[in-house]
Amino acid sequence: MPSPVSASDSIVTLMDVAVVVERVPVLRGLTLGVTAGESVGVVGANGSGKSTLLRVLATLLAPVRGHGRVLGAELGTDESFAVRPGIALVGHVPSLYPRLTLRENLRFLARLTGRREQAADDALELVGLAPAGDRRAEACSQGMLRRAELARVLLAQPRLLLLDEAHAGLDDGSIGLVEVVIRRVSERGGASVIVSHDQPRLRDLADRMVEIRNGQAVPADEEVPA
Ligand SMILES: Nc1ncnc2c1ncn2[C@@H]1O[C@H](COP(=O)(O)OP(=O)(O)OP(=O)(O)O)[C@@H](O)[C@H]1O
Repeated sequence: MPSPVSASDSIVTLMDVAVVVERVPVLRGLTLGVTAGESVGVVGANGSGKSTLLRVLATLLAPVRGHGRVLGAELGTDESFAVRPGIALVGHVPSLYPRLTLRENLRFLARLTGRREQAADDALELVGLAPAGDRRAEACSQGMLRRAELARVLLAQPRLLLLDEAHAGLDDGSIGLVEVVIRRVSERGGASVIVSHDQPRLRDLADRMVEIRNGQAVPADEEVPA
């Protein structure tokens, strides 16, 4: 039997949220709750609004209707600034400084977040990038950059992890890293929202699945065609 959920377990609460991008309504009355320890997989057709949802959860895009809270902060208010350090968005755009090496990037982040440099080196090691630590980010392959982003998440220890195209650019040997990172976030009382077009893998990773359809989130109990 699931344990009772208290208000403090709530990581995300979106109620009837509408979002407009460049004057086009993308999310139209979307309701979604995510609690501590959960990982939620998000599927939907191209252009349905999956990345838009992640940007809302990252507090980068405010709803025009409805209301929502992320890590306790009400969306669309200044409260968002305070919770952003607890949110990690791994999206289409790499967040690393191109001219810095992978190790310099990670160590810089460690310093910013009050962690020891050793924690940065450990994170690089865990994602298998220690041998490439002296390589500039701009000289890394897409898959390496993706692994470096996962190292960044391990280092940042977010309470809310947002993974867009979770499996993009990762070879079979690296896919397991995504699971490791998600598990770490859950174990620390956080939660993950994961977008992927690789539905079978996503179903293995996620505790439950939702589909974005007509701008709303509906349970995705059965596989939907890509
Ligand atoms: N910067 C933008 N300017 C104009 N329209 C945008 C912009 N970003 C997103 N959109 C539109 O918003 C809608 C939702 O886009 P979004 O990227 O959230 O979809 P998605 O479900 O993630 O798609 P995909 O599966 O193709 O990655 C699409 O119709 C897209 O064209």
